[in-house]
Amino acid sequence: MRPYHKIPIFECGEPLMAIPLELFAVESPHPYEKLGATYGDRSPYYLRQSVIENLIQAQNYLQLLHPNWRIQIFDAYRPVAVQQFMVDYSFAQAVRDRGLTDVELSPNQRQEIWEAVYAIWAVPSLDEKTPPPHSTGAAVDVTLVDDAGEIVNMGSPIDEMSERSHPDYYANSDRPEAQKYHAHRQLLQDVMLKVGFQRNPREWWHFSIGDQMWAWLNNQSNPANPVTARYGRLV
Ligand SMILES: C[C@@H](N)C(=O)N[C@H](C)C(=O)O
Ligand SMILES: [Zn+2]
Repeated sequence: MRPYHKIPIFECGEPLMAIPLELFAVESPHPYEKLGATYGDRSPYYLRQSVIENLIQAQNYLQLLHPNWRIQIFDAYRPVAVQQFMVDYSFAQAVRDRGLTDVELSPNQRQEIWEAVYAIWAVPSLDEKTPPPHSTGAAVDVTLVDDAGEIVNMGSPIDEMSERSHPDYYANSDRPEAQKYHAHRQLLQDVMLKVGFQRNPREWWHFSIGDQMWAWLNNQSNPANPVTARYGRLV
């Protein structure tokens, strides 16, 4: 259970729709499809209708500040089965990265790796009260592309299981490179928050609007006007 799972969900029934990809930059091939994740008759490039509208507004605002820059979509809608696939994949990859195999893991090593996995991945819960954020169609993982079509350097890749994923990891560094990464992360946050998204406090790339995490973050900064979630898990 994460603290945001206490937020009640009142599903509004808004449809899940295809993102107009021609407006954005897109990570292609899709990073999880490339690994074998399957989506049936849906696509990872789907979001709730008004989430798409907000994403378009965020890009419009970005282009006022930086003409011809674009938001790059890494991932959006994610069924719980894909959440499970990615959690299992990330665990297996972390075992390989440590030069180990599953059978030789000690209980402590196993626990340490699961903690690292769940530091960045939501639990693939099928409980309607605790949906993984992307299974609601309200969460999106994004970065920026500049006017030359180059991916803007944020100082760490999306989905890295390390401290570098924390949005403020580079905030207090004296190194000019690090200050640039922090400024890029701040720019991404500024354009997304300007139109109402909230950012996951643990990941510089994850934003949502209308889900439990979004409501919880809103309520942290504005407890006098608490909100609830309007998007639950899609079936
Ligand atoms: C790991 C990253 N792609 C992500 O989406 N993390 C959040 C917390 C999630 O799994 O919903
Ligand atoms: Zn995400």
